[in-house]
Amino acid sequence: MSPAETNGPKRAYVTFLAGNGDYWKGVVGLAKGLRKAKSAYPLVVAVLPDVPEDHLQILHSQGCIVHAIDPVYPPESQTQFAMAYYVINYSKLRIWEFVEYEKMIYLDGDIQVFENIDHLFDMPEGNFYAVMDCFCEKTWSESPQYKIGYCQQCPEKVQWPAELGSPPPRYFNAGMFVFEPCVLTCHDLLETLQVTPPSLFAEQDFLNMFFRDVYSPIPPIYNLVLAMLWRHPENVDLDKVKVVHYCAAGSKPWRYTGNEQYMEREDIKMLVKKWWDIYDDPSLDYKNDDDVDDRVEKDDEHVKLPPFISRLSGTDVDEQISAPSAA
Ligand SMILES: O=c1ccn([C@@H]2O[C@H](COP(=O)(O)OP(=O)(O)O)[C@@H](O)[C@H]2O)c(=O)[nH]1
Ligand SMILES: OC[C@H]1O[C@H](O[C@@H]2[C@@H](O)[C@H](O)[C@@H](O)[C@H](O)[C@@H]2O)[C@H](O)[C@@H](O)[C@H]1O
Ligand SMILES: [Mn+2]
Repeated sequence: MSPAETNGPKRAYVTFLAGNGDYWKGVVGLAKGLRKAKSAYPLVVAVLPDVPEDHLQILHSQGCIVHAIDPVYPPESQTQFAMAYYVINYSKLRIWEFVEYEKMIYLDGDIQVFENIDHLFDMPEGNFYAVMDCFCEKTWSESPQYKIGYCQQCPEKVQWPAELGSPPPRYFNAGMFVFEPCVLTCHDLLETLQVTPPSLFAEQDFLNMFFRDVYSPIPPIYNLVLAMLWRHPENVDLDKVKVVHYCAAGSKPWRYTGNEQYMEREDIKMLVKKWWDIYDDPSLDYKNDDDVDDRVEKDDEHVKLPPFISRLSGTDVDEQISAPSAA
C-alpha cells in the first residue's frame, strides 16, 4: 500500500489551471512527471470556471483530481502588475480551502518534478516552505531592488543602502511551496487581501507578506527559477536540481521557440527537451482500471463537480462565475 492509500494523513500535490489557453499541457506534463518520479501522492488541480470541458477531460484521463474553484480578485487599484495576467494568480489562494488534505505541495503548471520530492511532506508543521526568488530579471525592473541592483541571491554584491531602511525580508518564489490547508487561514488570507493594495508580483507579493514570520527557505534544487542559470550560476548545481520552474520569458516548453533572450542556451534546450520527453512518453500516461470518475471527489461539500460534469447534468451555465481573463 502506498502512503497515499493508507489511512494516514492525506497529502497531495496541487496545481492551478485558468483559462482556455495551453497551460493544460503544463499540468499534463506535471502529472506525468510526478508519475515518473514515483510520487506516492495524487495531483489535485484547482480549476477556474473558464477552463473548457475538453481540457478538464484530458486532466481526468491523466488521473488528476479536479476541484472547481471560484475566482479570487484583489481590491480595485491602479497598480500595474509586472505581467498583466498575474491578476488571475490570486485565485491560487483557494487551495487553502482543500482541508481534506493535511498537507499539500503547490506547484505551478509550468513546473516539472524530475526527481521524487515526497520527503518534503515530512518537514515540521507550522512553517511555510518555499525557495528564494531572484530579483535580476526585467520583470523586476519597477522594483526598488532591481533599480539599485540588489538581489537576495548575492546580498554581498550590492549592499542594501541604509537610507532605504533594513534590507527586504527573504522573499520566496510562489511557484512552489509546502503548506497546510486550513479554513481559518483561508478566511484570513481572503479578508487580508481585500485590505492589501496590490503590487507588482500580485499574489506572490501578498503571500510573502502574509507568511513572512513563518517562511522557511528550502534549497533551490526544489524550484529552479530558470533565470538563476544566468544570473547566479554559482548558486546552481544542475545535476542536483529536482524541480525545474519554466518561468523565464520564452521558456514554457509547450510554447518554446528559442527566440527569446537566453533561450538558445544549451542548458535551456536540454531542460526543455527533458520536459518534452516526459510529456510525449505514452508509458507515463495514467492507466486506470476502474472508472476515471473515481478520481473526482463527489461527496465533499466544498468539492463541486467540475463544470463539464455539472453542465452535462444541466446545471445552468450562468451559475458559473465569470473568471478574470487568463494569459
Ligand atoms: O493563463 C494562465 C496563466 C497562469 N496559469 C496558472 O498560474 C500559474 C502561474 O502563472 P505562470 O507560471 O505563468 O507565472 P510565472 O511563474 O511564469 O511568473 C501557472 O503556472 C498556471 O498554473 C494558468 O493556468 N493559465
Ligand atoms: O503572479 C506572480 C507570479 O510570480 C512568480 O513568477 C515570477 C517570478 O518568479 C520572478 O522572479 C520571475 O522573474 C518572473 O519571470 C516570474 O514570472 C511565480 O513564479 C508565479 O507563480 C506567480 O506567483
Ligand atoms: Mn510559473
